[in-house]
Amino acid sequence: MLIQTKGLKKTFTTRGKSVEAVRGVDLSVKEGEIFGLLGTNGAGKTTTLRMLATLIEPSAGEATVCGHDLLAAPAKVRQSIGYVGQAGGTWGEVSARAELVHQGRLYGMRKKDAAQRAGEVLQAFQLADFADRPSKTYSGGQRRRLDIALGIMHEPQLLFLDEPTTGLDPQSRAHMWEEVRRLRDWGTSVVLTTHYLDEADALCDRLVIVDEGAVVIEGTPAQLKQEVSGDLVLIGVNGDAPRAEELLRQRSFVREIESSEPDPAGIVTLRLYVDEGGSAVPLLLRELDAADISPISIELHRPSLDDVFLKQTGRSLRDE
Ligand SMILES: Nc1ncnc2c1ncn2[C@@H]1O[C@H](COP(=O)(O)OP(=O)(O)OP(=O)(O)O)[C@@H](O)[C@H]1O
Repeated sequence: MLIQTKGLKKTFTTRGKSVEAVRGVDLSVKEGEIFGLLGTNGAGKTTTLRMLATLIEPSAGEATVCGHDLLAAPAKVRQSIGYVGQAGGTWGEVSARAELVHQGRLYGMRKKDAAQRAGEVLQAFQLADFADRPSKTYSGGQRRRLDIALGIMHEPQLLFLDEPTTGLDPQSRAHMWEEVRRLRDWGTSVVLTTHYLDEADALCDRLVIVDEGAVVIEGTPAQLKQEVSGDLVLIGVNGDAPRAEELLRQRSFVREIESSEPDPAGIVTLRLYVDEGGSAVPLLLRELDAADISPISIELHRPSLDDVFLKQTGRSLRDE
């Protein structure tokens, strides 16, 4: 395991008031994966990330990061990781190349090596064309790519990204997802936070949903969605609805079946909750065909991560 935490906690005390930002988080992150912490604002994602990146000390609990004990050997952890905070850093007079070389030097690289690595990183993140312009002239997406380039200058084994695409337009977000996938392909593991459902779904190999300082569920996006209720199949039938319902109810892979009132054209929609829609649809069609029932329509719906979030926390992430 690249990261293993047990009972990680953080309580902030300001002016006599204390906030339990993280209430005991257990995480296991594997080497080579993109791992996500999904949650609303204030859920404790950033605090968790900052603890794992040695930026703040946990109030309780233990963790190993890249094979090093977080509390006993924070300097070793720091050498193995990169950390990119939330957007909003300074956009200065300094060029991307100069920032990268400076970063490399901070990590103990020799001037020549830092310059060479900066050149490679600028190419990789498509920053080379304007590498010598002051970074204040960059677009939001370009600045964010530079932030990540800075985070990987010293070739860390693991990169922490706090909300990598917040504030970016859809095209820059898609672009950023590509960059993050490429990091994984190069062998850098990535742990990121997000409050975007689509980002967690599209980008993460595995994720946890964090709510009120605790992990509520963990798994691959597909597993989490499976957890909700399996898939939903909608079948429109005309006239034969009671018979179709009776017939399909008996199939073992149908967890639940409900039927709508007939619409003005007399079509009844049967809602079937099944374990796995892809394999259920052909079986359902065969079953109906054998009983001489011809459906008018058939649709397959997959639950979204928002359905998972709703089930686990009682709130919708879309409402936030
Ligand atoms: N330095 C601090 N002092 C006091 N309270 C803090 C501090 N940092 C965070 N908190 C509180 O801890 C809780 C969790 O914050 P955290 O930033 O970890 O959440 P988050 O899930 O990352 O949300 P966001 O996406 O808004 O950063 C919040 O209630 C926040 O106000």
